[in-house]
Amino acid sequence: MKRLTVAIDGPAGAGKSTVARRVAEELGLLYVDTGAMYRAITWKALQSEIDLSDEQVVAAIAREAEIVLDPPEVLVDGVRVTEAIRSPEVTDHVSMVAGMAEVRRVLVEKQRQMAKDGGVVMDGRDIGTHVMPDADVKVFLTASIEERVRRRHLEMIRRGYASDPDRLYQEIKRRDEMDENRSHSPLKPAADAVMLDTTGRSIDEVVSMILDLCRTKVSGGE
Ligand SMILES: Nc1ncnc2c1ncn2[C@@H]1O[C@H](COP(=O)(O)OP(=O)(O)OP(=O)(O)O)[C@@H](O)[C@H]1O
Ligand SMILES: Nc1ccn([C@@H]2O[C@H](COP(=O)(O)O)[C@@H](O)[C@H]2O)c(=O)n1
Repeated sequence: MKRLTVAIDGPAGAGKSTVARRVAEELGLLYVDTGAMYRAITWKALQSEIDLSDEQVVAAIAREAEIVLDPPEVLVDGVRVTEAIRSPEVTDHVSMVAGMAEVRRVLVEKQRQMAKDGGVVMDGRDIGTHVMPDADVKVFLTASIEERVRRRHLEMIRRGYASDPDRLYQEIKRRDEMDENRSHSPLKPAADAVMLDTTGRSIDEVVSMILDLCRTKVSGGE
């Protein structure tokens, strides 16, 4: 029997990867961070010093790259890039790369391959709408932009980086706009997704709400 599939989408900084990883751990499922895959291709393209606006060249990089997700580690062609893919340089370019149709086609194919036997919690921007349209549980996580900036700012300080909330605000707003307005599988909730505003809710609370949705699904309820 195909095992549970859980799709978690939403805008930047809503808490997707934090809660998706926890839900996967609790349920003993595979966790797939699709944002890390777009970041990995962006990192490799930047390393290769190619013209990042050349879609054919970036697509060739996406086709050839071997991406390994071994949470929390991320490897590209055997190189550990876990922290490097979160750099401001990668963050500034990733949504442009993610807007390229052929890059998306290549990565969506890899993502569907990972999900083919079920037993997966996948987070991203187009999981419930496009990558796993038949997912058993679909959640669209949101939070106000002020809350998302505050969380990211605290995280940067915690990780020992300098952080400017105004710059974070502009970065998150720009990335959301690019993700919402691209022509291929833009960021939007699936029609059958459960909308979950996490503003003012703790991580534990959000994880527990998603686990409830999963358990209800497994026990045959709506
Ligand atoms: N409910 C919550 N309450 C407080 N902080 C949270 C909550 N959920 C997540 N966080 C914190 O917010 C920050 C952003 O979370 P996370 O990286 O999971 O978001 P994301 O949606 O995956 O972002 P991105 O799409 O940009 O990768 C992290 O520091 C995380 O610990
Ligand atoms: N399914 C996805 C996942 C991500 N993206 C793009 O990648 C960027 C980085 O994602 P993070 O979750 O790591 O912040 C994101 O801003 C999107 O541009 C995507 O398009 N589809």
